[in-house]
Amino acid sequence: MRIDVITLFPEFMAQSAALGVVGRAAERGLLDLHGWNPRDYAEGNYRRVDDRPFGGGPGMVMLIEPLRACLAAAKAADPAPAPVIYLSPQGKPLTQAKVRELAALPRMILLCGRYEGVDERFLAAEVTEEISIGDYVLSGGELGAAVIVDAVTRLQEGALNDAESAAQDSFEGPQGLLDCPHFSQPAHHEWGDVPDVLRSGNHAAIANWRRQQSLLRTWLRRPDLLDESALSKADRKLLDQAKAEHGS
Ligand SMILES: Nc1nonc1C(=O)NC1CCNCC1
Repeated sequence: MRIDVITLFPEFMAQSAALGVVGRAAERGLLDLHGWNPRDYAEGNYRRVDDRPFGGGPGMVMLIEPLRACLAAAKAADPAPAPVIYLSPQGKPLTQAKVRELAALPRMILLCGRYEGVDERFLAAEVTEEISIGDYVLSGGELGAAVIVDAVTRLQEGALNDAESAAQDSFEGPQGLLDCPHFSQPAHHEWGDVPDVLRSGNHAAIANWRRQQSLLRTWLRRPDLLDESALSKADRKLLDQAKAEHGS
């Protein structure tokens, strides 16, 4: 998958994508990441990319023309069609379902704003959709872009080995449940013992326990993610049993 990132700090994107799963995926050719700096397309001695907002008020606004020329160059770099995604608190919240949708694309272009934001006329003319990584304000869209790059890349075929499988991650699967608890060595510790079922070697019982824990954890922590009416009969039985044991 090719991802082009329009940002005043291309080095940030390169560094954030050089490590771990994403770095390995890039080495394997599963991710083709390119940074584009609007300042390289700004004219005049000062190569301005921002200016004061009309109407007054604090901060600066990113100018149309440097972004327009920068985006045109990014688009021209590859014939594959690509949505232009603007990272912004005004965007739709990023979900795993959206990540899966983006991960299936051949290419996307991520636009990272700085300052107070981007001239609305550029957004209206060039942006396909806006995505938010959460209801808080960052100093730039680059962290949001890095989140999307990471979440999308790990879903590329071959990016994860079996031990890192995305299949059991939180939000995976039709119900989008939270992940179950995980344990490793030692089996016995002053802070508690590993649940016996996980050491039983009974894979069916282990899978059952993990599913039940995911259902219970989702019900307790993120009931907004759980549509109990859509649960299978088996899942409903597991959840009811877990609620009873939990004293609810
Ligand atoms: N939350 C966010 N999800 O994506 N981007 C977000 C963000 O806070 N962007 C900043 C907003 C203020 N101007 C600089 C960029």
